[in-house]
Amino acid sequence: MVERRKPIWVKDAIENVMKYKKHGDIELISLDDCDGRFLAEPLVADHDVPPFDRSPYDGFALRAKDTKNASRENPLTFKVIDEIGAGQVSPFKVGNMEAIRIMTGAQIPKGADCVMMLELTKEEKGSEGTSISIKRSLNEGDNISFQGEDTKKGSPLINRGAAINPGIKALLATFGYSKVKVSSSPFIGIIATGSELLNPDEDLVPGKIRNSNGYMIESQILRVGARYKRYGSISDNIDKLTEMIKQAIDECDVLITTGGVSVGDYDYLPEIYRRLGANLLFNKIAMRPGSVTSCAEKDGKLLFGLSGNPSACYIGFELFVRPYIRYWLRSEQPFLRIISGTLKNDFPKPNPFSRFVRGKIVYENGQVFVEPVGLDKSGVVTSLAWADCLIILPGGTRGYMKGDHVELFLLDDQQGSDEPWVEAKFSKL
Ligand SMILES: Nc1nc2c(c(=O)[nH]1)N[C@H]1C(S)=C(S)[C@@H](COP(=O)(O)OP(=O)(O)OC[C@H]3O[C@@H](n4cnc5c(N)ncnc54)[C@H](O)[C@@H]3O)O[C@H]1N2
Ligand code: MOO
Ligand SMILES: [Mg+2]
Repeated sequence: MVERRKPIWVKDAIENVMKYKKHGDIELISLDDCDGRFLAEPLVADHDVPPFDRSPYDGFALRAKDTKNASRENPLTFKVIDEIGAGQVSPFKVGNMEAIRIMTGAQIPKGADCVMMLELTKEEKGSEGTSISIKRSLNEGDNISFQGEDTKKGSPLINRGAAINPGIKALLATFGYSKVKVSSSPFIGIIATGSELLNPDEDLVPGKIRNSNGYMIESQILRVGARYKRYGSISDNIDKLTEMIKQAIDECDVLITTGGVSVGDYDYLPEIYRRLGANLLFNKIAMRPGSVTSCAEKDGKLLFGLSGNPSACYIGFELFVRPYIRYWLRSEQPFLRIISGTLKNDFPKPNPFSRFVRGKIVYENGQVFVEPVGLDKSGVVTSLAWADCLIILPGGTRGYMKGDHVELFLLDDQQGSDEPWVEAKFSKL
């Protein structure tokens, strides 16, 4: 008699996984090596930016009140008392009808309260030094970049757990982080199971296919910011597989297997979880594809049993493994980010359970549309290469039509969401 499994909601499966969430250690690394790593603590401005009032133009720093009567008919002359470039600070104070020649980025000298651009001045060099004439007035504060206008000391800038991108790296440099505290990434073992699996460098022979899931999962792991160890593909031999899994649990923080989780004669993962004395969190989820996605816990470590079907495997990773990893990396938004869009095509097949359809986002007239890509079967691999989102079609009795508003999980996203997706429960489990 084939075992009957009790499905659970996607939301509950995510919750069950996240019961075992933990933060990784903190590492101090060089700013040079921090790209793509994750901030272990929030980034707060520890000084004003800019740190002093400065000139945004090449020009002359002077006092606005001295320019009040300047006009085309009444040009006014100012004595130039000093010249400074960025990085220099003038020792002089700008006084009545005086100016200091100043370049972009230089600190505004004492006494001055505005800057006249070079193009609006006429310079004259005489025996008593240099002077400029101007034909228009300025107000106090004109053409000054004020201290703290970019950000003030104490302002929170970036959340803990954010993926370090070029902009964040610029901030780290701005605030003097030559060393950066980042979260250490979890080390994830990957075992592809199946006697039909060949390596990519092997020729096809009847009945066999190449192992694509192993490589796909490696790439998904790197995309979310973790590290992996490849244990290769193992044929469906329960003893060998059990040994390999034991070794991987010892060596890694998390284990991902692909294949062998359904009810077939050679689907050994359920029996292996029993042999290991692992605590089964779930082995059936009310979703398609990926309904047989399983997860077990052994000594606080999670063993994700992703489906062998490529699309089911991919989706199982994004929905359940991703948030676990992102939390480990201290993200405050570990879940998949969701946006709304409009369906471009009919999807008439009704589903009792939530369906996640591989989709591609199209922007038209400033609106987000989405179209399903490729064949919507869980064994399909090609559509994964074309998808940049998963179209969420909640379970129910009806299909979906062109023009329907739908939600989408973004796949190539670094921002994430602080809440997991929660399905509307149209049907009973
Ligand atoms: N009687 C039933 N049969 C099946 C059920 C069910 O409920 N009752 N569930 C189906 C669903 S849904 C899925 S999904 C699959 C899950 O299969 P397994 O996780 O047990 O995976 P396998 O049997 O090992 O392989 C399934 C399929 O995927 C191919 N595969 C496996 N590994 C890889 C890999 N590394 N790279 C590429 N492709 C891989 C494998 O060749 C099979 O075609 O079970 C259904 N059956
Ligand atoms: O888990 Mo299967 O992928 O539902 O098709
Ligand atoms: Mg199977």
